[in-house]
Amino acid sequence: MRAAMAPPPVIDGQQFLAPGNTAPPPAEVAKAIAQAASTAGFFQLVNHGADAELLARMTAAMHAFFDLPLEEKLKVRRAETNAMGYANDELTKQTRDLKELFDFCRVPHPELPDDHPSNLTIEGYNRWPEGQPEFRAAMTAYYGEMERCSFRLLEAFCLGLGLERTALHHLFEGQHTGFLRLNYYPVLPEGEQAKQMGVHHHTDAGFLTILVQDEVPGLQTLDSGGQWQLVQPIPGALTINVGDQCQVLSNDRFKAPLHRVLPSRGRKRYSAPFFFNPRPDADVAPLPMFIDEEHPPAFRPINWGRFRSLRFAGDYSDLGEEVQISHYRLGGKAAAAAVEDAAAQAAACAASA
Ligand SMILES: O=C(O)CCC(=O)C(=O)O
Ligand SMILES: [Fe+2]
Repeated sequence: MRAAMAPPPVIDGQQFLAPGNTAPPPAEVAKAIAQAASTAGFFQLVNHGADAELLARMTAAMHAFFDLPLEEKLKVRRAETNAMGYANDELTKQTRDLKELFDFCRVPHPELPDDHPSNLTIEGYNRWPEGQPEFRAAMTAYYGEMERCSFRLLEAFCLGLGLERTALHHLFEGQHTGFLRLNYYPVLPEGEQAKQMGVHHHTDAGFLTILVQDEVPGLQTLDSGGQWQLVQPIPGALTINVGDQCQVLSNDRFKAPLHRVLPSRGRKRYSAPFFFNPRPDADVAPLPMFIDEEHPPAFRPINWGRFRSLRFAGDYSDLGEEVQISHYRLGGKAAAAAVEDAAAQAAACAASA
């Protein structure tokens, strides 16, 4: 018999994300987060303390951006050589999504132009629509807030895993590759069959994701009983999920949940996930304290920069399989080497075409 599964838990954050609060995350909160991260992989944080004004400003600016004429949005369209900017043709698992998006990342040198070689990150460089200063200002301020909240959540995750609260900071500090994505799911035209998803099922590749979703339901996560559960929107809450790299570091103690977004019927839907990702040079591998006879290392080491570039190639190409952490799972069928070989072959074919 299948156990009855519950939707992801709601956790009272006790204001630990409030600006200026640098005290260790309360033990009770860290424990509740660890419990959620090791089961559903998703939780909703209420009473978190993150800056509500910045959140409201980001939301208004996001709506205004997607309301721009298509030709304006296409001027900042992302390209094969630059993952940042606008897209309305994303592929998740080689299936077209029914949505538009806008991505931007950390700028190493804000004093230099966005396309200056020093501002080229593994994600690419930022593109901003012309004549929309509020969009850029609101997004940049919100990004800073998400960056700060991510480091606080990292502390809570570490405490929940029984580590020192700053034990994993070195994988992110100074050069993390977190990026903010704005998602817009237009209403599915009347009478049109939903052959596709808003976003096809996937796990998030990085360490953790902080999602703001509006009041229109759509996000679902696969529970351990194999049922899709709605992640019910809660006004003001932050929806947080474990990413692949956290699963690898914790040697499967924390789980990156499969999730998807249903096509929007009747109402438009907006969401904004902040993907907190490691430094490009970070080698991510199961931590020694999570390895013992009963728990041998479940993954071979993953170089984040390499993993990310292979994954991005998959966003564009429908040749071959998108790289997943399962390819790095020890004892798994497909070894990372096989994926890397396939990528090299595809590149060689493209070069000789
Ligand atoms: O729109 C959502 O609620 C989630 C989107 C998502 O999973 C993603 O962009 O990775
Ligand atoms: Fe996602």
